[in-house]
Amino acid sequence: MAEQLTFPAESAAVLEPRLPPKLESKDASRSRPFVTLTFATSLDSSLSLAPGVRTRLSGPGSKAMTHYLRTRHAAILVGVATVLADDPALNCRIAGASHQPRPIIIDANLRWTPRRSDKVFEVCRRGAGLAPFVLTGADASDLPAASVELLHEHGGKYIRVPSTRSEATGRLRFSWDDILAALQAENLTSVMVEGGGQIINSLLDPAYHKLIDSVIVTIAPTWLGQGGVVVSPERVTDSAGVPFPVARLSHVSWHPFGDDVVLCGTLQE
Ligand SMILES: NC(=O)c1ccc[n+]([C@@H]2O[C@H](COP(=O)([O-])OP(=O)(O)OC[C@H]3O[C@@H](n4cnc5c(N)ncnc54)[C@H](O)[C@@H]3O)[C@@H](O)[C@H]2O)c1
Ligand SMILES: Nc1nc(=O)c(N)c(NC[C@H](O)[C@H](O)[C@H](O)COP(=O)(O)O)[nH]1
Repeated sequence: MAEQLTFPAESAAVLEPRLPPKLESKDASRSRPFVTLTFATSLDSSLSLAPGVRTRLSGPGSKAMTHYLRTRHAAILVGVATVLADDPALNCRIAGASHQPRPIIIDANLRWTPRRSDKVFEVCRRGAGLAPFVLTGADASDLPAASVELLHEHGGKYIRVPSTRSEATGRLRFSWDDILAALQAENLTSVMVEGGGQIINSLLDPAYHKLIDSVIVTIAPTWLGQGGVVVSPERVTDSAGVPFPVARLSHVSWHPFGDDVVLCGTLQE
């Protein structure tokens, strides 16, 4: 039986000021999607026990909260390593959800080979989710025909995004301005960025703070230990080389959900 979650209307009302305009209210004035950064973390800032290991952090209440966020955003975005590690469904599993988010997979270097048995396609065939849009730096002529066809059959596709090659790794990278421009071009008016670590750390670069409209973090009362996938953005220093905090939330509120606490805030003044 497919998982069915419930999220109380009172909790939804508490979160409302943190969320994008309702999807049916077309706000034509925005030049980019509303961005919510959201993830579940341990007390030692870990998203998972190790790269490639799916790790349950959220209890039932905060998990339902995450799924409520999924139904309130046009799109849900994850990095390719999360797809390879988790085989995620990337759908909303709240009973009777009126909207499913469009999964966005950041796969600049084509690491993911989509397969018919992947959960994201399985839920799509059941009518319980949408097929992914895969953001890639590859040219159309380099895309594997079978992957293009599988995505197309389910209503998904590859979208080419401008990229630069990192000198350190030789891998293609996107800027968040370009990622969001690609979503805007698809009429995706809001996106929740769910992870994993590299995606979140790159979005927390001070250059991108102005792009983040809301931050919603589930904190679970557990330590995962060293070696996990950690949220800790690259350090920033002043002109004398002295480090200062990368980011601090303002307009903060804390909401208990079972054993977990959900921290809401904003990076904008
Ligand atoms: N607790 C949570 O809320 C949560 C959420 C998501 C994922 N996870 C966990 O996180 C782990 C995966 O995290 P991770 O850090 O290893 O990988 P990730 O999911 O962040 O994906 C990393 C990859 O994304 C791509 N990428 C990232 N930033 C990019 C950019 N700016 N431009 C182009 N490509 C970019 C690169 O290919 C990179 O290798 C998994 O174990 C997963 O279970 C946990
Ligand atoms: N809120 C939350 N609590 C957790 O305990 C946990 N492990 C995640 N993790 C999110 C995550 O690792 C990816 O976003 C999944 O890949 C999504 O998978 P599903 O779509 O739910 O199948 N998120």
